[in-house]
Amino acid sequence: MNDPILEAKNIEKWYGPTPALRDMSLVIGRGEIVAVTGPSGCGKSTLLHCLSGILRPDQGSVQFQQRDITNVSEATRSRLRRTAFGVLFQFGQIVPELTAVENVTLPLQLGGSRFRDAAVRAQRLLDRLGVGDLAGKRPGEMSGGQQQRVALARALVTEPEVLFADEPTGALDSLAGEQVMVELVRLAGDHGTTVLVVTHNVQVAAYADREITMRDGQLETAGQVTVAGEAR
Ligand SMILES: Nc1ncnc2c1ncn2[C@@H]1O[C@H](COP(=O)(O)OP(=O)(O)OP(=O)(O)O)[C@@H](O)[C@H]1O
Repeated sequence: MNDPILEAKNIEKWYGPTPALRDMSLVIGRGEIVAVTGPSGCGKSTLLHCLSGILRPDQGSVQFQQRDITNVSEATRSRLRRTAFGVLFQFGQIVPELTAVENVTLPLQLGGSRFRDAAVRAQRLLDRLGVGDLAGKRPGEMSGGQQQRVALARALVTEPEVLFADEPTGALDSLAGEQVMVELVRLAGDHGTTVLVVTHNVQVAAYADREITMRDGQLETAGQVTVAGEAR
């Protein structure tokens, strides 16, 4: 495996009396594309939220680039999420009142970029994703697949180290979903971005270098580790 970029060590997460993660350990190599699969309720989203610093595990630790991110301040975690991590969800994350280009510039502007500079980068990425001509349109004027490409552009515009994707094609038909995955894998490969994708969909999991299956808050299998890039 390439050098580890993310590591969960014996993490546990409970929601009241319900265990969502139980003594879960996992290492993800830099540049790997890892799919997390398993039945509904097995803890996939909770794992993604703990690894991305959205949730703090009740026990155990998460390391990003060999640095503990579990016991750091909320401000540090939130800066990390803004600069080093990108997130892509099933739907609903792009702002309906804003145009595509405005949506994509948001993370850059939060990081202090001027709109004009951010818009140049956003437009370039929208062009690469085949939706450059929709830059001035609002989400309501786009198909689901086009909206998800805009969301993907927004997740990647800061060139994050890790992209966390939770059912990124779950709201799309299979053709549109496949197109989004092709673009996601292509852009991640170009930038060496590590990807963790939670999915129920075997076709989506097939894009990964490695598939991890969970059951009852624990790892069921951890598939063969491949050197990033070889399996794509
Ligand atoms: N906010 C919450 N409050 C209470 N229980 C929760 C909460 N979020 C998740 N759970 C419970 O924790 C367990 C793991 O949930 P999680 O959403 O991580 O699973 P999942 O594998 O992602 O499920 P799905 O595939 O259905 O999205 C489940 O039993 C779920 O009901």
